[in-house]
Amino acid sequence: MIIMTILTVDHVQKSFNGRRVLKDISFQIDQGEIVGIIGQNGAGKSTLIKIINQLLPADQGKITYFGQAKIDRAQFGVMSQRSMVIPRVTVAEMIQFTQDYFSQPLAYQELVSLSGLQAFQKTKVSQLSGGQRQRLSFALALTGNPKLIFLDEPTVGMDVNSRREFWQLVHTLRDQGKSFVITNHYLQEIEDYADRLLILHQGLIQFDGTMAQLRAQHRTTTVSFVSDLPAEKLRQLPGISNLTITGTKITFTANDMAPVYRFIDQYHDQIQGLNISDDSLETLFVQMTGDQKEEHHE
Ligand SMILES: Nc1ncnc2c1ncn2[C@@H]1O[C@H](COP(=O)(O)OP(=O)(O)OP(=O)(O)O)[C@@H](O)[C@H]1O
Repeated sequence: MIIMTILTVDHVQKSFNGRRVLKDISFQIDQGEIVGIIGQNGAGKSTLIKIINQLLPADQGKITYFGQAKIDRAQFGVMSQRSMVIPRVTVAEMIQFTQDYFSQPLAYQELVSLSGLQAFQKTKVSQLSGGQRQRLSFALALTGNPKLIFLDEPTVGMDVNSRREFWQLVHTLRDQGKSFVITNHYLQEIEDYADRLLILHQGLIQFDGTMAQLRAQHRTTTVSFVSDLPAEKLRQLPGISNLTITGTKITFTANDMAPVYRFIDQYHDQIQGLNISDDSLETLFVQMTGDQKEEHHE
């Protein structure tokens, strides 16, 4: 199968009041992938997504959409916290209004079923719960049958089951060839469900690849156990970082496990609940971005 490139971002730069928020951003999004863009507050994620959607001009660089400079808006859907929903209309009316906007919208029944709001078609949008409203926003983002959908914190307000169903749906749509760009502060969801990660930090894409590639680059392991060994003993362990001691719960990161195994062997009778795991995206992200302060005006 030939994979189609949906979007190419080529050396994009953007400053606000002389402050360079995006210094030099390049990447592409292909058909049928879920890409998570992560970055600290203020890293420039929303700015980048606005530039891609031509809601904000770039200072430098260019973006091509299916190889063209012009964007066909029907091919791109956006679901954001600020998605336009009119509180006084019903779910059915909201979906129908949105369908009217597009020349070839998805069918009404399909949109109702995608949102899981079959039982709420006559309910006023203002009376939906936070999670139901999110699901409606998702269906509205899909109304024009876009190829790429931007999801901004899509599962905020959803309960555990709704989250699972939501991600299953995203994966089904991905398997049908749609692509998703997700910004999310719940890094665990990005780790679990995205195919690829872009880490935006200090105006640059610091990493572009899969979770497995990120782990291979860092080769660190998180170790935790319960023990009342004195803190000084733990601090002597070579090659460990991020040591946290909360009561008797000890957690640290190791990039060489050999001394850790020797230590565990030596104190095995004082160590319980040992857990050794690959680092989570959250841990790797904090390592990559945590100790540097946000940049100031240049
Ligand atoms: N219209 C604007 N005028 C001036 N500065 C802006 C404007 N929009 C964004 N900024 C600044 O650009 C930086 C990046 O903002 P942006 O909203 O893109 O970050 P973000 O990564 O989406 O953050 P968050 O995770 O908090 O949503 C911030 O320092 C912000 O204050």
